[in-house]
Amino acid sequence: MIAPLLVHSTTPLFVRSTLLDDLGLDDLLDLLEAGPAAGVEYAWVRGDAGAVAGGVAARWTAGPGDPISGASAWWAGVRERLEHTEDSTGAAALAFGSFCFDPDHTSAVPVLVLPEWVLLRRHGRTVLVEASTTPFTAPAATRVRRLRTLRPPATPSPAWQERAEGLDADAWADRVAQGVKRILDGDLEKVVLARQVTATAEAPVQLGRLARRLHRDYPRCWTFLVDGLVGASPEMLVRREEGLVTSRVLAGTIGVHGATTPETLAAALTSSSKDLQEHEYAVASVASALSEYCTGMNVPDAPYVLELPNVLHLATDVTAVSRTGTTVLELVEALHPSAAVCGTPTEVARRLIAELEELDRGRYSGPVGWVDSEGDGAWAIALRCGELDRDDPRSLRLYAGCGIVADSDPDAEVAESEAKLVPMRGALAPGQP
Ligand SMILES: C=C(O[C@H]1C=CC=C(C(=O)O)[C@@H]1O)C(=O)O
Repeated sequence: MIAPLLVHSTTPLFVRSTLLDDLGLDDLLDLLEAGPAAGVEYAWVRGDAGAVAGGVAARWTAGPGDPISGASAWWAGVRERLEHTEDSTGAAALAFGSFCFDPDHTSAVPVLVLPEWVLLRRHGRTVLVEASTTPFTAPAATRVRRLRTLRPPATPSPAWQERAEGLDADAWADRVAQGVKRILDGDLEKVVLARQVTATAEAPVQLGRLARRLHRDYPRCWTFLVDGLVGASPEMLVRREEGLVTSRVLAGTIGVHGATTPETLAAALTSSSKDLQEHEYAVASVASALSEYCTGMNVPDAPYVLELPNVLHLATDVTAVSRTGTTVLELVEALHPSAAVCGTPTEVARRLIAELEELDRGRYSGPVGWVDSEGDGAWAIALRCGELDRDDPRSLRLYAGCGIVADSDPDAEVAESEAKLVPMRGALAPGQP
């Protein structure tokens, strides 16, 4: 058989970056809320920094489940084609993406896109970064004026209903019990099992509004919107910033409920051997994957407690220095799937997930984030999220998963998965923001 010839485009991609003095975070959030219906299809926001973007200057053409390595190679080719205009501020070009959890068990298509425009807010400054296959003819101000005309949806968020997809909560609890049995049998040490529910609204889901609400309610999480995938993740798979690498590993959870104080919940979490064990597996998987690509790694001895409005997590922030030339996409490829979303050992857990979950996770629990032309970027794990049904814009698939170890109790895991669904259910609330 003759190997297919890979033809990489060598035509230039023009990049222009412009400093905008009069656009602040609220303007970006207004655009975020305008959402895909207004052409704002990509976003990444946390606290008072972030980016919103739209249009397509270049797109990785991927098939269902294509691996991250393909995206990495495509981006390397794109980087060579970038030509910054002379009047540019020098800001790097940015691509947004999201990858599948398990390339072998999905019909979902991963994404990596260099948008036509990105509004980037960082360190109190806003920059417009534009990319185009043809030289710019109109001034940046023309685009800014057009963006300023975009408005959030005028109609209230529609009412919606939920149904379990595949396994209902009881059937899923039974799968958790089967997972525990396999662990006790000695097949593996940890497996993360997820369940899915489908939210169907009376009118198309307003993804931008969901994203804005998620950012309002979960400002410490990374709110993302990439090609119909929207969520607010508390877990940073990997960030690379001028060679410094950080990863926030989460595993071990307690739901916030009733009148129990955060202090009491935190004490229960930090003394739970089941949660500590679950956490250790996740940290070990990240540390071992990073060690090949980094030096000077720092892994704290004990986790801290990350407090969110719906749950408390055991958290460990790993830091390291990336070897010269390693891009964030290569780190993402090395780290995914960590034991926070798959299990230990990875391959055994991945097979068990496919067997027990009866679910196509799609891009849920895969990496989601951005990479720039310097190879820097930030990629969260797509958790606490929903994916729009491409055939029905009124339907959103919501997911929640739980780490299972030998001591896990199926009913407690169902309760934990319910707590993890709270952010998306809250964001879907009908009515005005
Ligand atoms: C798989 C999910 O969460 C992971 C991340 C943090 C804590 C987890 C846990 O305690 O089970 C999970 O490993 C999810 O939210 O769907």
